[in-house]
Amino acid sequence: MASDTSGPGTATGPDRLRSTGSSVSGLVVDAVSVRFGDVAAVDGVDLHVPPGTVTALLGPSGCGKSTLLRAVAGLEPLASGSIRWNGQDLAGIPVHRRGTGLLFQDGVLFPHRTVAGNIGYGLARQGVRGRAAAPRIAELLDLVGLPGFADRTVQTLSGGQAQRVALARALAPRPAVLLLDEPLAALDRELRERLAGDLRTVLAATGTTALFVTHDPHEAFTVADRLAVMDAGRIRQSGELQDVRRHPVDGFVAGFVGYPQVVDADGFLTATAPAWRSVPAADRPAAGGRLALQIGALTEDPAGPLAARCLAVRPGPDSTVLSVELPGVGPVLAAASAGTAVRPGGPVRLRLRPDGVVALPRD
Ligand SMILES: Nc1ncnc2c1ncn2[C@@H]1O[C@H](COP(=O)(O)OP(=O)(O)OP(=O)(O)O)[C@@H](O)[C@H]1O
Repeated sequence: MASDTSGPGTATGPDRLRSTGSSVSGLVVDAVSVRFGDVAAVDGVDLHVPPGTVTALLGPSGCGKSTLLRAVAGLEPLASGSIRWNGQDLAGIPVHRRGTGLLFQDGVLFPHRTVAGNIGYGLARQGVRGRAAAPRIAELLDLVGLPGFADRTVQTLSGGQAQRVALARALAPRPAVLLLDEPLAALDRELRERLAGDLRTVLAATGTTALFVTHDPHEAFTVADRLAVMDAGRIRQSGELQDVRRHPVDGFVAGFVGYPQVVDADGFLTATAPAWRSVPAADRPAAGGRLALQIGALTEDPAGPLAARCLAVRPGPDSTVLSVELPGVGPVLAAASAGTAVRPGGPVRLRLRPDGVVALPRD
């Protein structure tokens, strides 16, 4: 059963959607399944994207993210369930009348049109053409950071510029919901990070309701307000980004929100007891379950109270990841500064960052 960790009163949990019926505003995916033969690519998914918010659909390759997005767009038939926008069931409404905008990994611009011709495409379908479309096209070019590009041919654009034009084209008709399927995946890392920030700014400035498919947690945290973590056709957990981050329901979700290591609570709390002394008892995780740790939960500190042995050193440009043997726990990953003097086989002293540890609910 998927879990929604939104706070009380937000009325966004899948269960509450059922009980409040069809009056919920925004996009509501209700018990949706999509099958390819015997395979349920999407398996009983409940999801709510409130108006004006961006939800990142995050999960590993093949978990069904794109299929769910395509179902919302009307490109895949539902085996069961329903999809509603502001209470209206979208069943039977064809793709071009759903009010959804689409942006894919490769925006595929029309090669024979100029930049303005591409952005104006959706406007022309709404009857806005020529001079009437020019102010909106100029506004969108400003928004995506390409003022003055209206008359450029698309062959002269870089990959990042082409994706900005594709975004402007998708936003031009003011879609009710913008569906983005890994829109930054084809770009190199630096450009991807910059465009993710710009995408966030553009979506917020336009108050766009969006569902954003990605397998990259950093991108999800940069772009979205809400998160739905998907695995094998199901939503494991959905809710406000920071709620999911602080309260992952299991190790799988924890791994996607920055806590890649799961350890036994009793062993870890005993082994790290000296480091918890300054933490009020009420803020310590309870014994008897499992804990998920960030890589920075244990940090190299020559005066740290925890003695460990370094197993391996993985240098990086900003920091170094150490694999350490923590007595009573086993191998865990810890953070050290770039250029640390710690070597494999040598001793290392660690300090604990309690905010890098979260307790997982018991099964
Ligand atoms: N047209 C199709 N016919 C048959 N199987 C399909 C079809 N489209 C998708 N699938 C299968 O459905 C499952 C979900 O695929 P989907 O593309 O939705 O995953 P995804 O999470 O978007 O993956 P990725 O991140 O790699 O794009 C996979 O097992 C895939 O092989």
